[in-house]
Amino acid sequence: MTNEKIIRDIYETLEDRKNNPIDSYTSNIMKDSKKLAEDKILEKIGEEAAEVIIASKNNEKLVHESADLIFHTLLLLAYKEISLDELLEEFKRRHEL
Ligand SMILES: N=c1c2ncn([C@@H]3O[C@H](COP(=O)(O)OP(=O)(O)OP(=O)(O)O)[C@@H](O)[C@H]3O)c2ncn1[C@@H]1O[C@H](COP(=O)(O)O)[C@@H](O)[C@H]1O
Repeated sequence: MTNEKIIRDIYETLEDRKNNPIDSYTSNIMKDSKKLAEDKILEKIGEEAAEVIIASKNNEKLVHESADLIFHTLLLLAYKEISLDELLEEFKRRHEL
């Protein structure tokens, strides 16, 4: 798989994990009652953001922690049933300004 396609492939997996739950990390975090699932994802985003800050200040594991933060943000968007194209369109609109 090319680097360009990986985000789309992961996003499709997240949508599938929500719509066809299995026993996995992402299905389980999205499975609880709606409010609780959202709160759990938001809590992870808060943790991962703090880990990015620490990684940057310490100059270690910044790529790893950034991937965790971006991944959990994508997980939130997939959970909220926002399409990946909507996110990409937002970036495109800003880039074309
Ligand atoms: N990219 C990821 C991904 N990144 C992080 N994580 C999980 O998110 C959690 C992060 O929590 P923590 O930071 O607390 O993890 P940790 O292991 O304590 O600490 P770190 O070393 O990660 O900082 C871990 O359980 C990771 O396994 C991910 N889980 C899944 N994916 C993708 O999501 C897809 C679906 O995943 P499953 O639901 O597991 O099939 C997979 O195919 C992957 O592509």
